[in-house]
Amino acid sequence: MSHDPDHLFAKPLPHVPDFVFNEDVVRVFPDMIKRSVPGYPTIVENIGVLAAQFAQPDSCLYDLGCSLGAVTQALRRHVKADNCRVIAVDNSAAMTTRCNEYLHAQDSMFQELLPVSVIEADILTLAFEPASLVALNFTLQFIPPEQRPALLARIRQALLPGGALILSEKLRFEDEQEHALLTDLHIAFKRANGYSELEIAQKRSAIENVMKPDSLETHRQRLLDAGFSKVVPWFQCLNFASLIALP
Ligand SMILES: Nc1ncnc2c1ncn2[C@@H]1O[C@H](C[S@+](CC[C@H]([NH3+])C(=O)[O-])CC(=O)[O-])[C@@H](O)[C@H]1O
Ligand SMILES: O=C(O)C(=O)Cc1ccccc1
Repeated sequence: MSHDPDHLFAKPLPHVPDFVFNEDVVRVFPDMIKRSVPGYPTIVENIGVLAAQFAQPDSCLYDLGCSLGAVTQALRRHVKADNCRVIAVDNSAAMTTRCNEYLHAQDSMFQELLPVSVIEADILTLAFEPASLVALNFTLQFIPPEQRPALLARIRQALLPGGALILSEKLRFEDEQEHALLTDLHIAFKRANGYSELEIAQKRSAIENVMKPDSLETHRQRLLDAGFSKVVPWFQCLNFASLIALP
């Protein structure tokens, strides 16, 4: 289980292909996400803390777009409710394979962890069981925008009273000046974490066709339209935020 430093975009590429969650990305993913997403470690750990407040006995906790299972591990560290299980889902086989290895390592280090199933599946077609907590930690932004409302409505349908959806996303800003400032500050964050101008530029063109951030206003209205009753932002660092949506 090696995790390497992220140099995926360090050399000039004649053509920058669209970003995909393949084996090359899996190898560097922990380093990449920590150096690219301001607040990521804080968000992941605190999803565990928040989840402990919403988790209901005898229910499922979903980690949708689980990648290597960072959120699943946080859920297993914090949630104490009886008879809960975690369902971690990702449609990248490279991710789920490595995610299982990390979770087995967690199993061997701690006792009485919540049981977890890692499923290789598309969250757009997965049937959800009754859930008290659903985490979409930087996953919705990779779902085609026209599919987002139906996915959120299905999550809302699966949520039990007293449960919650935790939605973390990169944000776009409707005010042009605010958007430009926070984008520049995010680039400064990446530079401070050792990425070169070339790495930053090539990564930007790799993700621009596959990752489509929305504004906070769009998120809020779409969640309300999907049947959520309340949307509460609990974290923002630069242009990355996390929201609690209540059923
Ligand atoms: N339709 C889909 N079905 C299932 N998985 C999908 C789909 N589309 C994309 N994914 C998966 O969603 C994940 C998004 S990364 C999440 C980080 C993680 N949550 C973390 O807290 O470390 C975010 C990022 O890299 O910025 C990838 O693993 C995709 O394969
Ligand atoms: O790198 C970026 O600019 C991002 O917005 C976040 C990101 C992190 C990891 C994979 C894809 C996108």
